[in-house]
Amino acid sequence: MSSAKTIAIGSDHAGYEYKTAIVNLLEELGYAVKDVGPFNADSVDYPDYAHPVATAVEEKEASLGILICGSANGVAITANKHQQIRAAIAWLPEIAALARQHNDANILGIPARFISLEEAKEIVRIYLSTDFEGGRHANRVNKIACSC
Ligand SMILES: O=C(CO)[C@H](O)[C@H](O)[C@H](O)COP(=O)(O)O
Repeated sequence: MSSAKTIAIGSDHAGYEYKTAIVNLLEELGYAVKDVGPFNADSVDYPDYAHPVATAVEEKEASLGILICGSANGVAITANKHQQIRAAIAWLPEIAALARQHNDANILGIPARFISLEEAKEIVRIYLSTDFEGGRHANRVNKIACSC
């Protein structure tokens, strides 16, 4: 299976219901999906799912990742520990578009407790259909990585 159209996805219990719906949306849109879990709504720890999604993107098993928790803060903080990951939280379609256009964000964080499922699905559609603009933004993105 090509990784070019594979999306890695994970959540915690707060994002589980949205993850299930977004997996269905991704499949309807023709993407292959690497779902790292969880697979029920029991309480879990978001790093246990955010790290595998970040690793799948870093190792190019997936071209992009989606992580969902209550606020998206926990999954984004975790994913951004990975050197090659730029995880951005989006609560509006415009923020999702900018995350791709300006930041080349390779993981989208969705705050399930603060937006509706329909809003989340629209954010996913926009995120996946928007390209990085490069140019001046490439210079800035290249300066994000540090050895500090
Ligand atoms: O990571 C988070 C906060 O930074 C997420 O919002 C979690 O989903 C949240 O912390 C889960 O909280 P809960 O009270 O254990 O449901």
